[in-house]
Amino acid sequence: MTSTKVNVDLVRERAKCTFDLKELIHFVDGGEEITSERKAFEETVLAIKELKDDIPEDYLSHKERYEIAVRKACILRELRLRHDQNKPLLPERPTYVYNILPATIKDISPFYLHETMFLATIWGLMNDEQKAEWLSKALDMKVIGTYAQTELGHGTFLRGLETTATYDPETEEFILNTPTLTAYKWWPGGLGHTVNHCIILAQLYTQGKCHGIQPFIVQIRDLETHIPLPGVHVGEIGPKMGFQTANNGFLGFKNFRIPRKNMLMKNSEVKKDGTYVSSKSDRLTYGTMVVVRVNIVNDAAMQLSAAAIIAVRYSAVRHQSQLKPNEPEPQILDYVTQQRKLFINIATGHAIRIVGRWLWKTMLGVIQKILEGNLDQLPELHALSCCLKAVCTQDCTAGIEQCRLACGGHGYMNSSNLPLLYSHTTAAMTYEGENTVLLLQTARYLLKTWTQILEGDTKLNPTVLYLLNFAKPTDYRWENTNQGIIKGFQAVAAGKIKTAYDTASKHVSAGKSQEEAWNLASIQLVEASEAHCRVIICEVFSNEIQCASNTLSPNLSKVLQQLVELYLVHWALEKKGDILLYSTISKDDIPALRDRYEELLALIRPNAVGLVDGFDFRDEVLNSTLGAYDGRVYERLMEEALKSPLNAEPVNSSFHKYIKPFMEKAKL
Ligand SMILES: CCCCCCCCCCCCCCCCCC(=O)SCCNC(=O)CCNC(=O)[C@H](O)C(C)(C)COP(=O)(O)OP(=O)(O)OC[C@H]1O[C@@H](n2cnc3c(N)ncnc32)[C@H](O)[C@@H]1OP(=O)(O)O
Ligand SMILES: Cc1cc2nc3c(=O)[nH]c(=O)nc-3n(C[C@H](O)[C@H](O)[C@H](O)COP(=O)(O)OP(=O)(O)OC[C@H]3O[C@@H](n4cnc5c(N)ncnc54)[C@H](O)[C@@H]3O)c2cc1C
Repeated sequence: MTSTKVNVDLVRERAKCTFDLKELIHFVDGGEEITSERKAFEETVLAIKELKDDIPEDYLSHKERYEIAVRKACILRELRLRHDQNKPLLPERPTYVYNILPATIKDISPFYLHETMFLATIWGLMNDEQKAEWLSKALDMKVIGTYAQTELGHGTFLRGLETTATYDPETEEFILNTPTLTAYKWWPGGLGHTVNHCIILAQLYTQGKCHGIQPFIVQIRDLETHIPLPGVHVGEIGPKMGFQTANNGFLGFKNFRIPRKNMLMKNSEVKKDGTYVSSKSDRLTYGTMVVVRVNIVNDAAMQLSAAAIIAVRYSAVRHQSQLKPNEPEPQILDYVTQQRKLFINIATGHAIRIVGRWLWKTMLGVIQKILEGNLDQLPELHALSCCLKAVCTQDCTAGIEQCRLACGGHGYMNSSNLPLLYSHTTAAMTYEGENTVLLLQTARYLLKTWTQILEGDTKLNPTVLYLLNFAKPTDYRWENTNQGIIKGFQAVAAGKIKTAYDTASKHVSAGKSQEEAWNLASIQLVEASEAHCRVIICEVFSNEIQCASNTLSPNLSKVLQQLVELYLVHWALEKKGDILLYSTISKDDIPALRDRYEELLALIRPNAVGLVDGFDFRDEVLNSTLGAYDGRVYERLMEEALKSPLNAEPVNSSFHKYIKPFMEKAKL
């Protein structure tokens, strides 16, 4: 970061910043100590020369990319083992160690599923005896695993999974089978050629009865030779939109036997004689997914923040067109339409990170209660994690695309890193529960809550308590303030929940079954769920910044408050139709909102570069020609272009082979 080499526009922008950058960085990390720890970890990782590349991945084959990713994943895993020694598996806050992946593996680690879902399932769904056998082996990579749930025919509808595990009391074994093509496991990360074990979700059959899906730990490859075991058909599913190095795989079984003790028995059990003992709640089998959904909210925030840094720095460096005749071309960051595209994504990066940490903390509290045998808060956590995973990945994906568009043609270059970031967040809209399906899960909870309210029950869970205020006519008045806007969103959510409830009830009254009525009302249900989620994001973001302001300096606090207000006003304008329909706002209030929005853009403009610097992503992590700290955009674009293998020779052989003969033929 030598200032002499930094682009002059960026130097000027940084000089304008009104707050202390270090203070913002510590705030983003969650404290000065965490910043130092993170930076030390980054230094250690980035000093390893075996993690650096000469050739950009884009020019490598699928196989080469995978092999390099595995080599790097081994180095990173070893580092992580040292770094995380004595740290709990579920730390107090989401870990920053994955943020280094874009600087090293670039795409997804083939060990990602091992480090997340495999370990989390062992931790969460094995009984103590099983944990003693498996957890340290998995942590030390003596066994490497993945989470194999999805099948070719079913990802969403878990009750429809077809893989079977049939208990044989004679040998005290389960026999695994893949009865149809659609029963093949399909998608699990690392499954193709990396892992030797899997958590398999299969329909449990014992004593002639099916007991629904249960998790099993299954060895699929020999630990010495890595050859698939007899009865196992495993491979990789091929190239995708992104995730090229994730090694997603397929897997089928033919009469494959595993010992009884390989069923994960923390919740349900199969006794030696085949007797099935059911769990307190069959939903506990889905526990790993809840943890991972919560984590995805945090990943999405990081990815959007990266995109915002790239697009804002580029917009400070890029000059185009004319604002005033006979004046130099302005920075594109000075166009108000550009500010509209970018500043909301800075605000959203903060909002989602903050909500993600709040959700993480909430989840740890619920897990603690579950460990004590109290499942009361699980439905609320499930409803929250579903809608937040869906809305946050949706907003971040849209935000990254907006950042890409804000970079014009250069945003379309892979070297900008925006396409890769997009490919990751858009995948997150599908994996770990397809977003529409998850929104419908939350809607199910909201409709139950609404029924409770109609029945006069006022004992609601904290995140839906606001609905009570809107169940009867109220005297609330719209106000163009943060709290007023949040109340407006609450009115929208309550109004949409009521409308969806009434629609479903109307269909039932007309003779439809509950299920048909649900499907007929499902567009409204999804919208109600999104509106409820917006209330949660707005409330948590606003409250947490308000609380933090007590300890932050006035300058930083002021800028963060501006971001909160921008977020609220942006969404009020985006959803003005809904607000006009469901709250007490009048159309005469809208121009004031619009004026305030434009004022906020102008207020944030001088701090735009400072704000994205505050996310504190190293150049290696951003991995972008457009977003580097020094703003040498054009030099980097040219340097990267020159790495194309096509530029290694002045004339490509295809000219002599095809073009020249073709031209000659055309002459005749
Ligand atoms: C620069 C930045 C750098 C950042 C670096 C970042 C690096 C990023 C790396 C990314 C790597 C990504 C790895 C990818 C991992 C993907 C792994 C997967 O997809 S794995 C595969 C993931 N696959 C999926 O996610 C599958 C999605 N499907 C499902 O989860 C379920 O089948 C279902 C929920 C849709 C329905 O299930 P069904 O059995 O039909 O249930 P019903 O509907 O009939 O509801 C019955 C009752 O149960 C209740 N309940 C339900 N669930 C839960 C729960 N979890 N808990 C509690 N309760 C739950 C429900 O509320 C209801 O309650 P009530 O009303 O009766 O009281
Ligand atoms: C990059 C990536 C990594 C993955 N990694 C893993 C992994 O490691 N392990 C693993 O087990 N799986 C993994 N998956 C699979 C993933 O979890 C599933 O793809 C996901 O759960 C969606 O299921 P599906 O593909 O069956 O979609 P579908 O359910 O077939 O969805 C298709 C459409 O149908 C709609 N739909 C389906 N059901 C309903 C309904 N009830 N109501 C309304 N609409 C509905 C959906 O909204 C969607 O529009 C991964 C997927 C991806 C893309």
